[in-house]
Amino acid sequence: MALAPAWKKPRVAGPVVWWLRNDLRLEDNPVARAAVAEALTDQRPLLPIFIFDPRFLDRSPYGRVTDPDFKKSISTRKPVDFGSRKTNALRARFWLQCVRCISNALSASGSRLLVCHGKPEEVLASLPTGSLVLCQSEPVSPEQTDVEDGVAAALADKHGEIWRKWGAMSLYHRKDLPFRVGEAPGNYTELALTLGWEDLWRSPGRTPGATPIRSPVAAPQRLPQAPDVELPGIMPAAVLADDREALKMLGYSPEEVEEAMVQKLPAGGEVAARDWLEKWLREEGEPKDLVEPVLWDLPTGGVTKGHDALQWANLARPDGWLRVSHYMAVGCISAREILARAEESPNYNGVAHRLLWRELHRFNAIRWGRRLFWLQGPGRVERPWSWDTAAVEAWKAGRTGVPYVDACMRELQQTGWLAYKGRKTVGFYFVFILGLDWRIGAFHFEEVLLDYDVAMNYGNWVVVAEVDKSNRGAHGFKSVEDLAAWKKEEFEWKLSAEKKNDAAGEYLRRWLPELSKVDAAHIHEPWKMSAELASRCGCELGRDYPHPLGGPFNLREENEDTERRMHPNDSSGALYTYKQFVDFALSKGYPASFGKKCWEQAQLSSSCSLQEQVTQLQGQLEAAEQQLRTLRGT
Ligand SMILES: Cc1cc2nc3c(=O)[nH]c(=O)nc-3n(C[C@H](O)[C@H](O)[C@H](O)COP(=O)(O)OP(=O)(O)OC[C@H]3O[C@@H](n4cnc5c(N)ncnc54)[C@H](O)[C@@H]3O)c2cc1C
Repeated sequence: MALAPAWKKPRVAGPVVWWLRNDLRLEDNPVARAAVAEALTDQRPLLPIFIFDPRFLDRSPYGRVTDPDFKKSISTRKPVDFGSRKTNALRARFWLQCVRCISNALSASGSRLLVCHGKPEEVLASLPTGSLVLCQSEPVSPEQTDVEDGVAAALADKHGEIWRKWGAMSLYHRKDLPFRVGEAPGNYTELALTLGWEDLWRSPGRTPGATPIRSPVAAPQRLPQAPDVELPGIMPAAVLADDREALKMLGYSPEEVEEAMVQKLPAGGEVAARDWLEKWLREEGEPKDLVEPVLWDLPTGGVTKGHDALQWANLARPDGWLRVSHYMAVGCISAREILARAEESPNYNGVAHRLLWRELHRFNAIRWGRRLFWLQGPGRVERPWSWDTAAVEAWKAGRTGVPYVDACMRELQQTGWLAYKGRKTVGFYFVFILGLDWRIGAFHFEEVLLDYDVAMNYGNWVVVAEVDKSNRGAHGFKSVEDLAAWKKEEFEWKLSAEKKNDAAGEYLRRWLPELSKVDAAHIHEPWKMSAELASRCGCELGRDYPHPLGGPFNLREENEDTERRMHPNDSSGALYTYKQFVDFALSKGYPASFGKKCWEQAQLSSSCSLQEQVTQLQGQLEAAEQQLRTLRGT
């Protein structure tokens, strides 16, 4: 261990404390390195601490949503009952596993992790006088920065200090950015261009002056010994080693614990995260033949040779792609390590593309602050909303009567995971077809998602709910019913895309046993079954499976993919499919029904010009015949 010169006295007396949060790793952890360096330089002991904060586990009214005095709110903001837990027992179990892994890694490096249960500002207030706490700041989450403020105040009372570090939760370091961190471009393409990506929709090329992405930093090799410190809420080693006991101590009921214990969980920890990434890089080394991409609600990236160059097809895959989000959420692996490792991979473009979406959501969350959690969203969109608790419960339980939605919600409930397209579709249904307050949907996701991350979850929800920007489509509605009628066709379009994707209904059968005997022709639309057929396959609506809430829905079957028409707003003469008409309307912020109207108009205008052509041809024919008669002299 390098010793500081004898004449250099430590500035303060207490230990250096590395307060671990969602950075549960040693590799590429600038906070860990800074804490170790500080301790070594000033010859102070280093104490690594992790704290389970009850406010982030239970149904507490704490934080952004209630803001009880509405000090930071707009006047029309509506309070909402926090019916969900902030973290369900399954995710708490995953956190426990990851905490145990970093604890073992610290022990192997000569240190020791102290794990506590309590409010950080109370736990850390009991540190010795003059302690220096280093932590990764979480600027995307106002409730986490509130906690940091609380800790700073508690430490100041005892001549202590907190150093909030940027860390490596983001791809970019704030000091390298060409803009102030709260003023980042709010649009993906603009952000990518500003950071020097030439055209991230299509290629991973970067301009010579592109904003640098720092290389991952190595783990500190040897850590100073941890001092013995008595703090409130210490979790005894024996409790921490046992999931059941630890969950109980964290406040989960015996039922919640037992439910979480039988659910499958990916292996936690830094090593598992890195192994997973390496396996993925090996297996995805060669681009495979991908399924035909479904671009119905995704930005178009251009489809080449049967598969999408940007791997959008994977976004539409029911099993996800990298499947690393849960590791990133707890910080078992950093985004920049993933990017650096993928550099040689044929999928580099896809990885960079997605990680930049993550970056965009992080910047947005910082820019929006508490506005991200308003019912009206950062776009301050005023709309009618519903708080129908029966509909909320049906949605959560996967009992809406819409098979695709129900399958997704049950997968989410049972595994803590759902593919991107599933998250988007169930969110769309929740917000537009059921008209429900989007925050209740987001709270539920917050409770059950294994990869829950405040910026990614709320950021995606405000986009799905169309409250992220003031100029999004859903304005001027007097009732949720009007809104649902307006959006119904768009929803039917999404369900139709799913039907095409999974014609046999395999995904639905996997999660909805009550539909297992329904034939492929009806599994996506059981409401179309005759009473006799429904009874034969043991799936009577209203008895075995619910009638569709907000439905029935009419899924498209026609040959929209092959028939092409000229778009009334395009004078180039190019021909487009029905789907392209709808996609175009949606991309311009219009509803799908506008695309349909244009499609019908296009048919009218082409039939009209056909009529004109026929008349013209008849005239020409008559003129030619007249000429012929003249020539023959008759
Ligand atoms: C309503 C809704 C809520 C969501 N909540 C979360 C959440 O709490 N935590 C979370 O990590 N992701 C969230 N996402 C984004 C996305 O669904 C997941 O990141 C993705 O499904 C994770 O699977 P993967 O690792 O296989 O993703 P891949 O497709 O392999 O992408 C790789 C990584 O890129 C990032 N990424 C990809 N798509 C997005 C996106 N749309 N927004 C932000 N980052 C993205 C993620 O970090 C992801 O792990 C949400 C999406 C929606 C529509």
